[in-house]
Amino acid sequence: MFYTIPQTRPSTPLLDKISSPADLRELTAAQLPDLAYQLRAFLLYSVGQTGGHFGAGLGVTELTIALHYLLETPEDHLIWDVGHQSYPHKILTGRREALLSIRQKGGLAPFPRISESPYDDFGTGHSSTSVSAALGMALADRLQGLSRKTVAVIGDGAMTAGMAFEGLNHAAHTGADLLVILNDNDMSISHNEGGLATYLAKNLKDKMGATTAALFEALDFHYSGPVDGNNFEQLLPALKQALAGTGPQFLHITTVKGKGYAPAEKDPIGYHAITKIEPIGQPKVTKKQPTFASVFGQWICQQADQDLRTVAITPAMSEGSGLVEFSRTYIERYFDVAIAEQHAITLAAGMAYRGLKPVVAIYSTFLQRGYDQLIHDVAIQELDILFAIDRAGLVGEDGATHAGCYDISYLRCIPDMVIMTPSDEQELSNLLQTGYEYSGPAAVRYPRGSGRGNIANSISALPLGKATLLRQGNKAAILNFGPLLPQATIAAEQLDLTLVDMRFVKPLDQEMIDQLVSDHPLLITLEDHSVKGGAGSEVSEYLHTKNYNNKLLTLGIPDRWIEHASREQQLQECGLDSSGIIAAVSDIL
Ligand SMILES: Cc1ncc(C[n+]2csc(CCOP(=O)(O)OP(=O)(O)O)c2C)c(N)n1
Ligand SMILES: CC(=O)[C@@H](O)[C@H](O)COP(=O)(O)O
Ligand SMILES: [Mg+2]
Repeated sequence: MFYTIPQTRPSTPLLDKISSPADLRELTAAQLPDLAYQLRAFLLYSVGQTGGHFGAGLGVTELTIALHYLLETPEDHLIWDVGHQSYPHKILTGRREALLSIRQKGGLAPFPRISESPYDDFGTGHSSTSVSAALGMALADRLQGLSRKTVAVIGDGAMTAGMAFEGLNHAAHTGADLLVILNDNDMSISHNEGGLATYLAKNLKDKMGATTAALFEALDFHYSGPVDGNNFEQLLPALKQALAGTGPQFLHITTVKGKGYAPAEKDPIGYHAITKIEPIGQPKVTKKQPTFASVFGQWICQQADQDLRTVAITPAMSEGSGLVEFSRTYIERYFDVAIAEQHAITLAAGMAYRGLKPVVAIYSTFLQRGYDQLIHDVAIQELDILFAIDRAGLVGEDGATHAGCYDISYLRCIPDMVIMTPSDEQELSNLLQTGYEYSGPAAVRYPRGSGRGNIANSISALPLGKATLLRQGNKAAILNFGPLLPQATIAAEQLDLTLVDMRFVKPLDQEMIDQLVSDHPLLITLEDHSVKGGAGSEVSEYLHTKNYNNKLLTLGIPDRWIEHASREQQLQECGLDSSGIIAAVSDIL
């Protein structure tokens, strides 16, 4: 057991000999516990240096070793659901040294990635895709006459999503050779919610493996388990047997999230992911600024205080969305629906229909999962729901899978949808209030992290579709949509430009644009969103409809994948820092 995160590289002689799973297969089974110890030591050291996902990898250390020991990877297929637990897998598959670069610009990807290694069979990041992807691979192999093993490792949290059950349901029908391993650590990021989690936990407590088997056997899987997945003596024979079976196999293992590092075992929520450990002797970082998420958290608590109809819904992202305080204070009005974005949205629709005022707190990237529900169950039915869309725009180290770059594009085509882009924390509170008071579907999108730090003293709804002129300048006007206002301000001051905080993508402040076009030959739209179909496109369409001939420069995230890096580096790469904006505008001026 470790009690501290080593800040100097630990000695790992056995691990150092493993350059690929082929080396691992040279070891005797008796050497594997030693290897697991060294792997954990290195993992602790490495994540301490870089920050990143923490508890999940520690929990699957034995499983990762056992899988590569018994499978013939990379010929056999191994798919890690979500992929946040794949650090030990990266270490054992030739990326030990590179792990010290994970999540950094130019370094290893935060999750498995097909282009990074032949051992990464499927790119992940979003959850609950592993069973479907694995089944697809198993069926493709069968049709091509190939005999390869296919294994999907899925957590109990990821198993709560409908998509996982869609895959299980279909697998039974095909009879494909597929092994699904349920890594049951009784945790999602938060405590795992819902009937399935309770069922698994209860059956384990009562040692009723047979009851759990019934659930998966009903889906025509051959069930084995539960076995202790942190114990090689139980894990290796169970895994060997499951791999030898034909047709859909299901192995249920139990593990401890954060296994081997005492503080993480005790606080798996706090240790889901960590920031990098500052070297001893570094000055302590001064008081942290409130994040946009925490401002949302405060706003919704205030709202719930005043309005008994307020309910909050989160698909398993309570901590990240700033809902912890709400969940404790308004227990009855708080709904963590587990990883179930589609359900979260239609649940909100049902609640709104029956007179509640649901606020769905959801990351932009995960809202992609609930798009049909948004159109069919909310918008067409004209239901009154507020979407608090966090992690909108570039999110930094989690990279392209988690970037929230598309929500404006996919929301603005929905009739009557209000879309708001606060430029700072104060505006966030005011626009949340605006969306809450609007009768119909409304979305407020805001980024990861903190903004300018100006918190609202009092909160009031803003007039719908009204922008605000911040600076009168010459020749060109920046139409700012969202949190890049500080960068826009620097550019506007340096180049003497007009600056408008647009606040609303929809309804767009057409009157403001009508005024600007007369004395600004160049308009510049600025957004932390893809340039394809974003706020710039909304403005462009309006200019076109009115036959305005002004030049339009649309600044936003370019039409390519933006890799993991810090958010600042990503903004710079996209030309969305102040010097990038100044250069782009100067070019045209
Ligand atoms: C579609 C989707 N929704 C939400 C998330 C955020 N998320 C990442 S890991 C995680 C918890 C997963 O729990 P589990 O599968 O049990 O893995 P564990 O961390 O317990 O090992 C969540 C909610 C996600 N990655 N994808
Ligand atoms: C793997 C995953 O989807 C989450 O753990 C995600 O990395 C959380 O992101 P935030 O740190 O922005 O909450
Ligand atoms: Mg879990």
